[in-house]
Amino acid sequence: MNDTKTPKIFVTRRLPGLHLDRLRGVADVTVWPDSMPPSRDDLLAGVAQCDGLLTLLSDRIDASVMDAAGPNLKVISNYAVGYNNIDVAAAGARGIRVGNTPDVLTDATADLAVTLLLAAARRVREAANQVQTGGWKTWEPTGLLGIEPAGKTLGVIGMGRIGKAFARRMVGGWNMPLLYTSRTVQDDVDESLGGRHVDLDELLAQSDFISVHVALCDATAGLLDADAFSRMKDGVVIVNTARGEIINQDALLDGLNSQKVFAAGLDVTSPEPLPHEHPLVRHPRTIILPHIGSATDRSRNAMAEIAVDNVLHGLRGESLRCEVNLA
Ligand SMILES: NC(=O)c1ccc[n+]([C@@H]2O[C@H](COP(=O)([O-])OP(=O)(O)OC[C@H]3O[C@@H](n4cnc5c(N)ncnc54)[C@H](O)[C@@H]3O)[C@@H](O)[C@H]2O)c1
Ligand SMILES: O=C(O)[C@H](O)CO
Repeated sequence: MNDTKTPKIFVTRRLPGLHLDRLRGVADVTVWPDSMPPSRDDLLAGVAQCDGLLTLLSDRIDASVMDAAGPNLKVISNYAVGYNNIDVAAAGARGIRVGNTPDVLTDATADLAVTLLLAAARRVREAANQVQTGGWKTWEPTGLLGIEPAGKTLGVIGMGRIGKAFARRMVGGWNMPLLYTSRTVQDDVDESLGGRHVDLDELLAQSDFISVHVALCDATAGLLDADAFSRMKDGVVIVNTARGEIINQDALLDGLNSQKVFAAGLDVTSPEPLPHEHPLVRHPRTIILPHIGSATDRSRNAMAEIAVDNVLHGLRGESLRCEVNLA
């Protein structure tokens, strides 16, 4: 920060902890005060003449936002590990560094994927609804029968940090044979978890449980479409904690209605929030959460620490603590 001018930072939401105070020490910081995201106009106005932005996954940060910020913009720090909301190519072309918050939310998100898998397989939502609505009449030998994961085949799409943490939990806890897709073979997964790197076709055809952990990008948007569902085993359980756009939701709904899909547990949807009258929300065999994968005190605080460090590094013209594009 050799510039004599005090740098200007726009933060699109209040963050947990005191980390933003470290920014206030060196910059003129504006924090969007509402719990709802800034409108597009408010975002464009808020970023004007900024040196740094600290953004959320619900903020679309494209070339027009970068241009509205102007030539001083050096760093965009996303308060998330996923950065599909940011046009990284446009940032790179402008010499703007982009940061994210990996690792510190891996355990929390993997835990939630396990929670969703078990809740979907054991029809927890239907069962709890029955109690809440007075539908519970008696103990029934054939009531609310679910599926046990032990020994069934697990298919993990995207063997990155969270995919691995999830696979470790499921293979360790439920002794599930593991298939996975990934851009590269993961030797540690093959060796320690007995995983097998397969193509998507084989994973779809062989898996009893499929969990999505791949990043959202052009290549993965709509990856699980109607054709993919038609190639799955009957009675498959689907879990998604990555991004809603990776699953074609009409195809998932058709799969649930035809009982091709036994149940689905989703932490992410498209759009977010998914309207509460949406047929997927209403379907008895879905359990849909409001994107809470990283929602633990520990994770969200650690994410704030990294996101603020990323801004500070970017303002100094240094590589970020966690950088997703190399400027
Ligand atoms: N539900 C939540 O609250 C929550 C929390 C954290 C992360 N997430 C999502 O989970 C995703 C994974 O997080 P992570 O920390 O494991 O990331 P990661 O980078 O470690 O893993 C992402 C995986 O996607 C693969 N991938 C990326 N681009 C690809 C492409 N074009 N084609 C095929 N594979 C591709 C990578 O090779 C990697 O295996 C994030 O991108 C984010 O969208 C959601
Ligand atoms: O990408 C992420 O980090 C999640 O979606 C929110 O923590």
